[in-house]
Amino acid sequence: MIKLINLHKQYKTNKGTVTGVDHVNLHIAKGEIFGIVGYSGAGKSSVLRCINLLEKPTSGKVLVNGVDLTALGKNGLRLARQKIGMIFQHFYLIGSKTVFENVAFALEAADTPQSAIQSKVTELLQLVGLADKRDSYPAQLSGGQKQRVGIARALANNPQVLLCDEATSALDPTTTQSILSLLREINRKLGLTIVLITHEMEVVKELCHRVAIMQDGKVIEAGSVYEIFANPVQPLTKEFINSVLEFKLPMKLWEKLNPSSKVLKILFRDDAAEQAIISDLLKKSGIQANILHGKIDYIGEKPLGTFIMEVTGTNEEVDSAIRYLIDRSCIVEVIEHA
Ligand SMILES: Nc1ncnc2c1ncn2[C@@H]1O[C@H](COP(=O)(O)OP(=O)(O)OP(=O)(O)O)[C@@H](O)[C@H]1O
Repeated sequence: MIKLINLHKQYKTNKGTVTGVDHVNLHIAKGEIFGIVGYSGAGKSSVLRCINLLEKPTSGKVLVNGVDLTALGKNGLRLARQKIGMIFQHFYLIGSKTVFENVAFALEAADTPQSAIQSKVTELLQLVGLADKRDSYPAQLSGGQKQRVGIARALANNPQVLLCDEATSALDPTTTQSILSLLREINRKLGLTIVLITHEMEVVKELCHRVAIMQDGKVIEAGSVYEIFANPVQPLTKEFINSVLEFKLPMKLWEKLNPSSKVLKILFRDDAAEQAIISDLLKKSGIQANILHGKIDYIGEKPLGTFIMEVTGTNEEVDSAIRYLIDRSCIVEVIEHA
């Protein structure tokens, strides 16, 4: 659905040239929810804004549904943009217009006949759960409700792609969950391709199918959300994953550990997360184990288990226990005693 080919964006400033996007290549499939993660200044907004050509790439191509947007003239681009909806962190609603009028505005801008506007806006407000707020003004709405108006407006012209620019960053955790559920529902119901940028890995874990991690304008790692969570490679990716999954053992617990023991952090992937691997290991290996922490996260409905275990035994026994776990697709890390 979306292909970014060697996308490069430089900004000219009075202090010189700044690179926003550095030769990025990404393919985003139809119907996919794709996340782009990175710290401030990594280039996420620049990439997102190049997808609908709000920013004109310095070089490279942007293909949406087979059409190279960089090759379109003004009118072609205007029509192509109607098929790419966008929502924003700060909503950008028109304060002097009602909820109904804000959504209708997008249809009027696309020359939709008045007769069709009534029913389309009603349908959209129902979809986003705001049928009872049609005559309210933005100032009378909560942040979550404002974002729902933003979503209805973005969907007005039946887009194939929805771009989300930090769409939940200004919302509290409960409202964030409700907006993420709405985006998930829209993706499923309408088959919409969604690209979202965020600095919150939790949002990616909750919603996305695939993710790209950006640093200094480059995509440094990309893949399925499950693979990235289960096996991050780049240090920055690990940092983002840890912000969601890491559990730090309390100091008090470290003090109680046997100094000659080893502490293992074990990641159980896929089916292994639901099997009795640890009890089998204890039966077979001769080590003694003390479970310090354990939990199973569900990422896109697939389980990812994390256990932290103190193990005591001879070096050979511990090594063979680690091999046993690795043979069963677990990822094992020996944590240094604190
Ligand atoms: N209009 C602009 N003029 C000059 N430099 C810009 C402009 N827009 C972005 N940049 C620069 O490009 C780089 C990438 O910025 P961008 O906003 O794309 O990053 P980001 O990851 O979205 O950050 P944030 O989360 O803070 O929005 C930064 O160094 C930024 O200063």
